[in-house]
Amino acid sequence: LLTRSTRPKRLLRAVQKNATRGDPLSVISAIDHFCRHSEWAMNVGDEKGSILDSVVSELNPNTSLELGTYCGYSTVRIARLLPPGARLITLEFNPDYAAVARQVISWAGVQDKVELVEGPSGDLIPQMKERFGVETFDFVFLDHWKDRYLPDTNLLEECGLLRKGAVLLADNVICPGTPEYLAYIRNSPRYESRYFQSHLEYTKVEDGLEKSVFLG
Ligand SMILES: Nc1ncnc2c1ncn2[C@@H]1O[C@H](Cn2cc(CNC(=O)c3cc([N+](=O)[O-])cc(O)c3O)nn2)[C@@H](O)[C@H]1O
Ligand SMILES: [Mg+2]
Repeated sequence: LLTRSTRPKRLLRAVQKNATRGDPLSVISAIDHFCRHSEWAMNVGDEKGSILDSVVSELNPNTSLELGTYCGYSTVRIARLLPPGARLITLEFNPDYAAVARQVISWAGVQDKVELVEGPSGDLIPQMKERFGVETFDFVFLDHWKDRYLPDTNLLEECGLLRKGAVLLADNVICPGTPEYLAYIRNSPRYESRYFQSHLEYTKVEDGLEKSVFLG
C-alpha cells in the first residue's frame, strides 16, 4: 500500500535533510524555512515563537503542558529552554501527527524532557494527577482546537492543576481567534492577562498570544 505523503511527513523529511541531530535550533530553523519557502503549516512560527521563548525563559517552569503537539515545533522550542529535571507533557489527538512529532522531538534531542501523550485533551487532563503524577502545572501552552481553549482551561481549574502564579499562554487569539476564551480570561478576577501583538505564522496577518497568570 503506498503510504500517502502528508504535509507533516514532508516537514519531517525537511528536518531530517536540513537539521543537525541533537541541535534543537537547527530543527526550529529547518521547519521555519520549510514553512516559508515550501509549504505553510500551522506551527506557532518564529515571530510568535520568540515571544513564547521569552515567557518560558522568564518562568523557568518545572512542569509544563502543551495542548496540540502537531509536528512538535513548539514542543522543541519549549523543551530546549527547560532546566535539567523539568518536564513538558504534550497532548496530541491525531496519531499520524503524533508519530511525526515524536521523530521531530528526538531529532532535536529533547526527548528526555518531553512526554507526548496521544488522545483528546478533554479526556487526558483529568488523568494528569493519578496517571502522570502531576501535582500542578507551572506553564500551559494552548495551541489546539480553538473551541477547546475555554473548556480545557475550566478543566485545569476544576482538577486543581494550576498553581498560584501559573502562566497560560494561548496562540491564535486573533486568527483564527478564540473569542469565548478571551472574554472569559480577560474578565475573570482569577487571572491577570496581557496581549502580545504579533502576526499569524509566516504571514503579515495580525495575530497574537494572550498571556494569563492564574491568581489562585
Ligand atoms: N482537543 C485536542 N486534544 C489533543 N489534540 C488536539 C486537540 N485539538 C486539536 N488537537 C491537535 O492539535 C494539532 C494541530 N491542530 C491545531 C488545530 C487548531 N489550530 C489551528 O487550527 C490553527 C490554525 C491556524 N490557521 O488556520 O491559520 C493557525 C494556527 O496557529 C493554528 O493553531 N487543529 N489541529 C492537530 O494535530 C490536532 O490533532
Ligand atoms: Mg496555533
